[in-house]
Amino acid sequence: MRSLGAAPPIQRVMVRGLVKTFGSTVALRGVNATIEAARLTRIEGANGSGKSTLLGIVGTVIRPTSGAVTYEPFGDDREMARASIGWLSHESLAYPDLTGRQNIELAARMHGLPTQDAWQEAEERFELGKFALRPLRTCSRGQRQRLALARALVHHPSLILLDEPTTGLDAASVSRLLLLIQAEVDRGAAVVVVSHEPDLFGASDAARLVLDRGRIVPQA
Ligand SMILES: Nc1ncnc2c1ncn2[C@@H]1O[C@H](COP(=O)(O)OP(=O)(O)OP(=O)(O)O)[C@@H](O)[C@H]1O
Repeated sequence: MRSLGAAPPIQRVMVRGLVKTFGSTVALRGVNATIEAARLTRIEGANGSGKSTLLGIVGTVIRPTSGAVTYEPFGDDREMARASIGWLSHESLAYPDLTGRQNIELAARMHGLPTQDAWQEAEERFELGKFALRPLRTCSRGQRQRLALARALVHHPSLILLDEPTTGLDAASVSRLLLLIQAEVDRGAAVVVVSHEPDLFGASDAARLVLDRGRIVPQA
């Protein structure tokens, strides 16, 4: 089985009193939550309830207005945490003129990993076909999503944050994604998924964070 990355794995993420405002819009109004390793956590809620903002703050790409996120064992060291985070969002930071393979190799290089090995593993694991050898801008949405996932996991992150990961995927690719998420949870990763599809994970024992207008709704 693949191991977690070289850094010590993130064991737990503690979110305390998070507030985020964008001008006069209050996106998060004092969110407390705990995200555990070896577990799937789902973030649910209506459009505009703050899901992506919460994911972005946990992913260290958005700074909170107030409140704190701590990453055991790194504490509040966002740089250390960042190296252990795999991130998939609407605005995946990929280079459209590079091929999928080049994007994956670039991500591997940024994490100090051998590019050839990283590519081979990604090609096999995500069944990347010839489309991965074309410029990204010529790939379909689903193909780009598969490449973005492969890139997000290239460094075996211990905290995996997926914002609407099924976007553009066909049924076979969704099934593969669900198996992959389970495999990542089994190897000890904390996997957090924002999804609008309530039945996506069936009767799984995932933790649920339900947001309503920037607040967590207590679960029974
Ligand atoms: N960069 C930004 N600038 C201004 N307002 C923002 C910004 N990002 C988010 N918001 C606002 O913050 C609120 C929460 O947005 P967020 O994207 O977190 O919600 P969401 O639950 O992910 O929504 P959706 O389901 O539509 O993706 C919304 O009112 C949104 O308009």
